[in-house]
Amino acid sequence: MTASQPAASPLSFAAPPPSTGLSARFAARLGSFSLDCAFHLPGRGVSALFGPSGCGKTTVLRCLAGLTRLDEGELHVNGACWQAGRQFMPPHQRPVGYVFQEASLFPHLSVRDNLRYGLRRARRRSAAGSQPENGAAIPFDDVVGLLGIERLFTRAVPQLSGGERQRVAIGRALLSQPRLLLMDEPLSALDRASKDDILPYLERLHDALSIPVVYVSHDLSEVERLADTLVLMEGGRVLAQGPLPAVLADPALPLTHQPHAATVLMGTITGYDAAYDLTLLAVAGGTVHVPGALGATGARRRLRILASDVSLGRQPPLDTSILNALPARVLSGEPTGGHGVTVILALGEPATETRLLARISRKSWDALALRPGEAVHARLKAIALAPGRTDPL
Ligand SMILES: Nc1ncnc2c1ncn2[C@@H]1O[C@H](COP(=O)(O)OP(=O)(O)OP(=O)(O)O)[C@@H](O)[C@H]1O
Repeated sequence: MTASQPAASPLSFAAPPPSTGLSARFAARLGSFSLDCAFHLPGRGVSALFGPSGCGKTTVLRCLAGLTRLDEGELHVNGACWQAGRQFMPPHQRPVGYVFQEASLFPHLSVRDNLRYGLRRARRRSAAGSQPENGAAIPFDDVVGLLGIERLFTRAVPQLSGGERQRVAIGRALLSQPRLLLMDEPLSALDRASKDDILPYLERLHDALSIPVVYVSHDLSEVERLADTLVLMEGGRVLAQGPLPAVLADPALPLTHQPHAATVLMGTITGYDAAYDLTLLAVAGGTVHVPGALGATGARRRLRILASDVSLGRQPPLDTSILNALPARVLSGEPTGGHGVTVILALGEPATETRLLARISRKSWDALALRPGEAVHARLKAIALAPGRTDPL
């Protein structure tokens, strides 16, 4: 599946919006900035809005929350109309949880009372009739357990680390029983260590939540770890949108040409080699070995493979220390400028093929005389296989 280009304006959906997922169109001139974007996101899972600073990500998020009202806007969430023409659901009626860059907790309240505030917000919305009482309940204990915040209950907000604060802010947002969770660079104010602490919690949340999450970031490694769907923005426009692996490996898009271009591969655990502490994962085109015990047979895992960690050969590798090699087909070779070529490869059967990126030198491309359609063997350095989160079933 390739990333799809957005349909052009005018600002009305050509067909009725689907009853699941989120369909949005927003357009406006804001000072010298012009926004004109449209996208459709699935009804669950994490969708990342990704793009350079100033491309309009936060503006779009504010439009989704109703905090910014553009005259030319249309928004449908799981079949409910939040904005169309003159119709506009005000922000306090929208069942939206919003997590900002800096956790906006009440400093005079304990962690427990900050969380209770989230519950009260849900009750208020329910009493006002803007949300059914039993709608998409996310139980208190589940939220607390998923985010590991029970031991923080009695702490005052100033006694929390940045990562703990952000976990509580996410918990509070979830307890307001949102139908849509918006996260605006929730990790950007944290140092590397705090980011690494909080990412596993976000991964667990992702698997447990049955609501759409829109996640704004300009850190691609974060997006590669968490997102299922990618909306790539530039200059107020949507450049592409689609499943993350397809957008990452689309040679028409800038991500493929970055120095740290990477592929996300989904794998299913098929076994564990205890003698060498290696997990075996079935991926498109074969089986790979990944260090460590990564879970039970049948569990899904996400692997991130840097293009620069993939080398190519015409023959199956012999006499090499590289454990992982997969048969692949060359789709194209894209000059990256300088000495490099990014090779777009297909793994697996044509009907279910997955793409893999390899970054090789121009000299190697010529020496191997690679052409589209030809068979090669892609060698993956085991160290480059970075297990991420479990995938939703
Ligand atoms: N109300 C407004 N009036 C004028 N300009 C605005 C308004 N709101 C946003 N902008 C401009 O729109 C552009 C996009 O801003 P936005 O914050 O949405 O970008 P962003 O992609 O989230 O950036 P960053 O990653 O740096 O947070 C910026 O140039 C900003 O100055």
